[in-house]
Amino acid sequence: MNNVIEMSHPLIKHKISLLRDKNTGTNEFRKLIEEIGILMGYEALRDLPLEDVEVETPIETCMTPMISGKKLAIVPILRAGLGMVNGILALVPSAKVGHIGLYRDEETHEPHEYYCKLPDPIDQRLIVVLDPMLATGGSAIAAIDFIKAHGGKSIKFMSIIAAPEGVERLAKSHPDVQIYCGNIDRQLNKDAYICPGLGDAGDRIFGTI
Ligand SMILES: O=P(O)(O)OC[C@H]1O[C@H](OP(=O)(O)OP(=O)(O)O)[C@H](O)[C@@H]1O
Ligand SMILES: O=c1cc[nH]c(=O)[nH]1
Ligand SMILES: [Mg+2]
Repeated sequence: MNNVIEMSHPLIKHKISLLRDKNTGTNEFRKLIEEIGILMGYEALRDLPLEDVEVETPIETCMTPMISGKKLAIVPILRAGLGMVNGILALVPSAKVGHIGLYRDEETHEPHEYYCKLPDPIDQRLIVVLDPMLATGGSAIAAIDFIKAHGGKSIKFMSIIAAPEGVERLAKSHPDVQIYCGNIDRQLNKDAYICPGLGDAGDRIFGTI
């Protein structure tokens, strides 16, 4: 699967281990999700296009590179994806933010959509879809199906913890989407939770356990 990149930076691995700890409280958990968002965003955005622009320094006028093209669109999958938004905005403050609301049915594990608002126009933007958890892959696939149906063409997906089953399914369903994972864990359990994982990311970010 050459559209999948697993992070290797020790700071990301360290912070993921802190997230996994069941004794990590809501406040610290939320801070860690945001910090990992920054670190992963730095990796995932390393191919942003540049163009030379003229800038006057105190010494002379020069041509110097700046990010080119239409503004980035960040699309968190609600709720848990919201935790990563500020991390990406710290890197690209001018990014537009769309939202896709999905929840997983507890029995079937199928995603159900309840909200969607994307920045317009979407077709010329690089779109970065955020969700800390990629489990069966159903939510990520549904979100990306939806973005493509609305004209999205250039899409990256970022998750902090992924299950091999979800990575494989997402990579096969959307081979054009670059997938960034903080860590690919061992497997899903019978309830479609990631093992060892970190539990329910949304509940831990928002303190709703
Ligand atoms: O890959 P999947 O099997 O689809 O599972 C992953 C989804 O499950 C979680 O959301 P959840 O339904 O718990 O909603 P929440 O973010 O509101 O807690 C998670 O944040 C993903 O969106
Ligand atoms: O392990 C999992 C699987 C889905 N959603 C979560 O928040 N955690
Ligand atoms: Mg949840």
